[in-house]
Amino acid sequence: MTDRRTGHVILGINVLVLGYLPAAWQSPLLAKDSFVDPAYWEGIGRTAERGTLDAIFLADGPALGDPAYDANPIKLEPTVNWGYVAGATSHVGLVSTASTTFNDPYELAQRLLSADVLSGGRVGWNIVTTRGAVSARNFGLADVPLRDDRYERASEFVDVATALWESAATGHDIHHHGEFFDVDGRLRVPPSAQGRPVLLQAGGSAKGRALAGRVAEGVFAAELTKQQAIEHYRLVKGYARDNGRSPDDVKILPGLLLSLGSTEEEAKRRSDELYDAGPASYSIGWLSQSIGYDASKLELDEPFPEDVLAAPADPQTFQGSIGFRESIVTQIRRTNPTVREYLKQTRYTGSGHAGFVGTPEQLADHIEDWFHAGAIDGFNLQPDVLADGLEVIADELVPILRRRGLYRHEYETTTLRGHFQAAAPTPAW
Ligand SMILES: Cc1cc2nc3c(=O)[nH]c(=O)nc-3n(C[C@H](O)[C@H](O)[C@H](O)COP(=O)(O)O)c2cc1C
Repeated sequence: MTDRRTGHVILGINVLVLGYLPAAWQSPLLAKDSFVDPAYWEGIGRTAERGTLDAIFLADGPALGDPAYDANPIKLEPTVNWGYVAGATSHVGLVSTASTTFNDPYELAQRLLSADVLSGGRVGWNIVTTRGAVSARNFGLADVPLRDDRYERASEFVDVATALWESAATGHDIHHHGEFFDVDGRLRVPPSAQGRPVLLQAGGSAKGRALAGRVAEGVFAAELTKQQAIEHYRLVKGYARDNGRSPDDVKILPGLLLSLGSTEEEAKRRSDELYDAGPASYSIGWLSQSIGYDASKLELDEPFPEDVLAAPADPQTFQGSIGFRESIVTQIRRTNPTVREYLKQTRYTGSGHAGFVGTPEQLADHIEDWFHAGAIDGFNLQPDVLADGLEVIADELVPILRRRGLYRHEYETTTLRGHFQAAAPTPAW
């Protein structure tokens, strides 16, 4: 896509509690228990609205995170978290991640639609199938089901939830009898101002992308290079078209890890200080979990062995995200660094998600470049530390994008579906 696109980029904030780096809690701007302080979450909502941002987003998994690679191992449940913030805000979208493997469609459909009603139509659901045995053990299983089985269940789960939301509008019972679920009845919750929650999806394997093309109105992706992102963009938009949808019905929003400063040097210094203040083993832990190999056993001054980069022996049982793994392996194969070089460079280039270290003006250039290249519809921005990182986005990045005609000056709609310019639910409710 070379012609200058019209319209705005979409900007979400993946609020990884205090920030995407494990040292975020050390910020002098934060109290140690900020993440359980309602005022902290109200502040995030209000700052996001000051920047007229489209949505604030919470990644999640139904288990205690592993601090070896999870910067925020303890966190609140997203739908409750955003339910509180809804009362302190009026426009910003509120996206919760919820698993189709470890939930029930009737319960989740009524919980999300209830939150959607009370928020005035601002709820989004980030659909995931959940990775890793640690979650499975909280639900009486030794491991997560095989990847394809998880996606078969996810596909039926979404259909049941959507049918239940539709029953809220039509007043007619549904009679679903499928492989995973049987439901005879209808929701007792009325439709929301946007009809039903907006559907997002995160999971970059083939079945994840196929699900996104069929049902998602937003895709949280992991794309490290512009070329990878352009290919992913075209693929998922094509899947939407194959499912009789308009390609514009699904918005592609890769994650972007951020360290911002008033100069590039200041931004790099900030990133280095935060990485150096965190556990030295964190980058290795994240890499190990993402590629499914204990990277601490690798020779630091050697390139990655081919058998480590090769596709997982059994993608069905691979514990991580295929989407993240493919993104990382493609990144490694591009420059073939030693392990030590990779770990150092990913402070600035990202790992799994792309990284950006620079000034707000340079970030606006990056966003503008990827938007006009047809690589994105927007980004799910992930500040290193929310407390000040989100303010720079709202008060410095957004004004630059506005001056370039790439972002709204004020909210034109009050619902998440409106911000995304997503189609009304079908049939018309
Ligand atoms: C960008 C991105 C974000 C993700 N966020 C989550 C998340 O918040 N919670 C979760 O359980 N899985 C998350 N995943 C992983 C998948 O959604 C899911 O767990 C699935 O089993 C593996 O995805 P895959 O299709 O990439 O293999 C994410 C994956 C990607 C690519």
